[in-house]
Amino acid sequence: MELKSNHASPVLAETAPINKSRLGIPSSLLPYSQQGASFPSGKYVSIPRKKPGKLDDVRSNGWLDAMKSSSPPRKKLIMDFTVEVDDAEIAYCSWLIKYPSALKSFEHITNFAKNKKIAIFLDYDGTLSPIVDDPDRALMSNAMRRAVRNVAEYFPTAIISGRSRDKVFELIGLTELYYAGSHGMDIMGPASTAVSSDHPDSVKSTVQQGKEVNLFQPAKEFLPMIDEVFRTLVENTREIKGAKVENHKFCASVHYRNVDEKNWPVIAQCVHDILKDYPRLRLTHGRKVLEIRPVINWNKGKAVEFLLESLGLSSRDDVLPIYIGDDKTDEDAFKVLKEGNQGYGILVSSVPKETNAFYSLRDPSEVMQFLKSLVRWKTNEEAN
Ligand SMILES: O=P(O)(O)OC[C@H]1O[C@H](O[C@H]2O[C@H](CO)[C@@H](O)[C@H](O)[C@H]2O)[C@H](O)[C@@H](O)[C@@H]1O
Repeated sequence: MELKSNHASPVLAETAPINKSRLGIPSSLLPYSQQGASFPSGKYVSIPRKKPGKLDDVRSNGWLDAMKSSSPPRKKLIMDFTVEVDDAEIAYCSWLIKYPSALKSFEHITNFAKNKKIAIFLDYDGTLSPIVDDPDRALMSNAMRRAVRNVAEYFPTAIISGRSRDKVFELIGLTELYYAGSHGMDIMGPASTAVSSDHPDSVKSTVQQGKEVNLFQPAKEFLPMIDEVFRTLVENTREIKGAKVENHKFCASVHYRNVDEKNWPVIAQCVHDILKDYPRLRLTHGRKVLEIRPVINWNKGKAVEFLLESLGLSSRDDVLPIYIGDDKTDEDAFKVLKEGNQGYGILVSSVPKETNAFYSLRDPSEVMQFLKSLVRWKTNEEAN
């Protein structure tokens, strides 16, 4: 992967140029941290309150089907039907044959890791914290925080999240990690590296703790556009009960987990209409969330490659990257590891899913066990 300053920007060349007149507002006036809030309309700009377009659009293009299948049903719901639980368990067990438990395969993993340098990549929601109804309450337990801190003592460890980098740092609060927010479009990596300093999308920075870091933001030019889209979405979904819009700086999320299913087409149509107005943005699906992001050739997989290179760990036979995540957006990272025959992707899921991961873990508590086992193994290794 080319990452030096003479390399092309990840912004795809074939996309239309930004219509600057649409952006209008100086971005300094528009803080991006209005997460989940309704924006007081008309303060800086008056947002046209659009009626959603034809709901047929989202029905015919498969959006609604994707929305329905975007997160497994809660255990609580299926527990009422004993037969379904059994069926689900049987299906899960046969899926485990294809994607074995990383805990049960731990010896195999560590045998392969002998004499290798392990690098750990962790997603946040659904991996380090359980999925909950309110994204603002997706808190990580102290036990999990300890497990992550311990793992980072022995292995370089990075968080790669769809949330904004600031938000995910606020939730985790460990300064010893590297952080990539906005699905890898906002990376805070090590400063002392070959790739980082001379890349056009990179800047050296000193963070609060006095540490020198390198910030890599390949979608910088989209900042005002995402801000504008966020405000419009807040406005246009204001009357849909349960809808929540988050601004993740380089991408925006529209949550429908708490929206009555009969209103999902309305949510989908709002997002669909926005994308019609912004051809340089695209949609990805997360767990009961529609995510709007720039059409650039950058994702969590690219972020893993970038961080490995930044850490001086790429193209080396003695490096074993391990990426743990639960979401569709983590598949880009699993794919990079799989295609490069380079490390292990571990999918966190309690239901069968098609994936590019190699192993699986059932839920965040198993993630924690896995991280603890890695530390135990490493300390034993060092002692022998
Ligand atoms: O890449 P991640 O760190 O996994 O972030 C992905 C999205 O996570 C959050 O939403 C998800 O978790 C919420 C809290 O458990 C849940 O309520 C929501 O339904 C899930 O989609 C976050 O709020 C999103 O913005 C992230 O993109």
